Amino acid sequence: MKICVHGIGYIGLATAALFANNGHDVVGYDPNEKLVEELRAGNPRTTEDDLREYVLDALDEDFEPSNEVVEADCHIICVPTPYEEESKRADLSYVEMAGQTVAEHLREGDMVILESTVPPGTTEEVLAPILAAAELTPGRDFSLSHCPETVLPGNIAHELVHNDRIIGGIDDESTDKTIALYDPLVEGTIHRAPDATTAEFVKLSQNAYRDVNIAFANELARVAADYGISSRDAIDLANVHPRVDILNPGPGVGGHCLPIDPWFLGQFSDSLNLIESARRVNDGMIDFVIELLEDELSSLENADIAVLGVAYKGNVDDARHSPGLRLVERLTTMEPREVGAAAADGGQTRACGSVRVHDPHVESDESSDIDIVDLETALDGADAVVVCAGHDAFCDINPAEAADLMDGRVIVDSFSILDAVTWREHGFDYAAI
Ligand SMILES: NC(=O)C1=CN([C@@H]2O[C@H](COP(=O)(O)OP(=O)(O)OC[C@H]3O[C@@H](n4cnc5c(N)ncnc54)[C@H](O)[C@@H]3O)[C@@H](O)[C@H]2O)C=CC1
Ligand SMILES: CC(=O)N[C@@H]1[C@@H](OP(=O)(O)OP(=O)(O)OC[C@H]2O[C@@H](n3ccc(=O)[nH]c3=O)[C@H](O)[C@@H]2O)O[C@H](C(=O)O)[C@@H](O)[C@@H]1O
Repeated sequence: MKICVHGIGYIGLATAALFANNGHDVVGYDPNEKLVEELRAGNPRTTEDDLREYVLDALDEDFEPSNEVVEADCHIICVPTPYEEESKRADLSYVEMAGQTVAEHLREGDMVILESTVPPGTTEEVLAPILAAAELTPGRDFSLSHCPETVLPGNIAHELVHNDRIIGGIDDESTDKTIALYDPLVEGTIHRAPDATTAEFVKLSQNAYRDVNIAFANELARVAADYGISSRDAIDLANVHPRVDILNPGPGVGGHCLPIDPWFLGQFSDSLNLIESARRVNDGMIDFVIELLEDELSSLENADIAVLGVAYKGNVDDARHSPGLRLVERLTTMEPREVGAAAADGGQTRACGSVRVHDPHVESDESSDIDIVDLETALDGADAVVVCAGHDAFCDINPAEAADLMDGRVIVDSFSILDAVTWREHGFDYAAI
């Protein structure tokens, strides 16, 4: 089948490769000329080795990256769906633009599949009317379905094939055709949703579920600190119960999915309550990190802080909406507290001296003000270190070498990944979440 994938970023690239590696003739359309050029030169933008191999195999088959859209039997839309920070609403402009492009190339009998994560109702109420501009009737003249993507970044090549999938079309025939397309490609089970809106709702519910469960662990971490006990020890022991499985606390939830998708559920509903509170709990964990720092340093004023890790989670290079970036922003923009408030809590102010950032996976880029430096530069003269991403590489940092470089001896390990005993043996005040 001739397939045109619209948007060959992280998800679209893997999806295009999935179809090309299974005998389909695939054009990957993306308006980003540099991205297409790099792919054509055999240089996929990924740090995941198995995804790289998978894409290179596809390029040897029938996968053609392109800046031009083509007519195809099937159009799969994998464009971004960011959210507007202020309103917490989905920015559907990319989906709308992709819909307009598809409409210009749509023929009777074609299939259209939306993979992007969207608020419930988007396929039927936003995309279908745009496609109808082709003077074809959705359902009768072409099929239209939502097939949400659930791969875990870092493990995409495996999960792309092995995860179960939920597919919901705007009518039964659309669902049938979409299931028939994916079924031979995936090892996971394909589940039929009653309609496209349910499929959209299910995808968002899965991410909101994880966000709420992480918030529960994070709240426990703060409560445990009030009792002077380790939340990790308590959670490990709680999890011995056969029906308890608490997740890991940390500095908050990052990435461009978990902090965003719960809000999409509330786009056309006023009933978010627990889900909204969970968002606040998770975002508030950076305040807890700062409290831990303040407890260890007598004052943050003029303190030089090294932040290790601005990726949104361990061993990935993606820094979008990361706790590390939130921490850097807070530390660099905090104003000294009002004189009265400072006096009330012992005279401390919260302005800090300097913040230096190191992340072995993330590169400095022009779009952010953050300069990523090497480890030695970050630690040199620092009063305190905060580990804010669970990268394996941080476990190899030698505490003796860190102590030689630093002025102070404070470390806040927000993922509890370091060996506390060894760091304490080297004179560090070690605090963890
Ligand atoms: N990255 C992830 O882990 C997951 C992402 N998703 C969802 O998949 C969708 C895509 O996400 P990513 O691949 O991560 O985004 P991305 O930003 O990596 O890639 C999106 C691509 O779409 C291209 N694009 C923008 N406008 C376009 C248009 N009008 N036509 C064609 N291409 C266009 C961009 O140039 C970019 O290359 C989003 O809705 C996201 O929420 C779902 C599951 C996992
Ligand atoms: C329900 C679910 O597991 N969704 C996945 C999620 O991918 P993502 O990489 O965002 O998830 P993640 O590994 O839970 O990480 C998200 C954030 O949560 C934090 N995190 C995670 C687990 C935990 O116990 N504690 C914790 O603090 C991570 O450090 C990170 O900041 O969102 C993806 C998406 O929708 O883009 C989705 O495809 C993935 O399957």
